Amino acid sequence: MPEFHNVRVVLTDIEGTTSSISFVHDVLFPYAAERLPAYIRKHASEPEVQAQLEAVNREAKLDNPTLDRQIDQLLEWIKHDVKATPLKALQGYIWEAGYRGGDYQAHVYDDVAPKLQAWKAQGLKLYVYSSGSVLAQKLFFEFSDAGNLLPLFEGHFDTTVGGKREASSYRAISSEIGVSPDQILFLSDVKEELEAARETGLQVCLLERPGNAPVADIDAERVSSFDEITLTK
Ligand SMILES: CSCCC(=O)C(=O)COP(=O)(O)O
Ligand SMILES: [Mg+2]
Repeated sequence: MPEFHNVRVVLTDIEGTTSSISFVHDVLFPYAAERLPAYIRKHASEPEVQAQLEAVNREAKLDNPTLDRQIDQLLEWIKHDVKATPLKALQGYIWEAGYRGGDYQAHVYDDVAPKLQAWKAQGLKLYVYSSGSVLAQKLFFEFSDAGNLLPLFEGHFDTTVGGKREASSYRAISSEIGVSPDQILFLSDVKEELEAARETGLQVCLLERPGNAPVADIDAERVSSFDEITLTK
């Protein structure tokens, strides 16, 4: 059972860490893909949506963009699970109706809520860092199948701070939170994310949940449940 010392902040990933990859891929992504064309056509002139469509043009280098071309690009990104920031923002807007209308609740593994509550009661600060937009993260934890977990978190980071495989993102997060990197424990299912975090000096732990891609060679602690993680002074 891995022990981590002098941790003041737990920074957690979502998909493959607190929650199953299948919920995201089999429920959320199809929901967004089905509704995205009509959503974009209806809301394209609204400033937040317009800003995201301009970001799509930049990121995909679309020279003469049309709504059809932008929609095709977004659907292509969903199909290939590209963590493009404008797609993630638009998905958040679309998922909101699904959560609020009761179409689904976000999956959270059984060990997650009790452990997060215990860590918070111990005085730890809890943050999320996910490729999902901050809005999508907040909806995810507010409408989870373990109840409203949103009040547990002090804050949220998405890819507007930088990509999850870049060491500079973890430096930015550490400085924004205001604790030194070695006092942050980052939990994720992705080797490259953990390596980037460790390069910055964070403590890291790999989650091996059912359905996650196996990680063969990583020099890091690995657990299959938050219950296996011990934090000591
Ligand atoms: C929290 S929104 C749904 C998840 C999502 O869109 C995503 O890309 C998750 O990526 P993660 O960084 O949490 O593995
Ligand atoms: Mg993940």
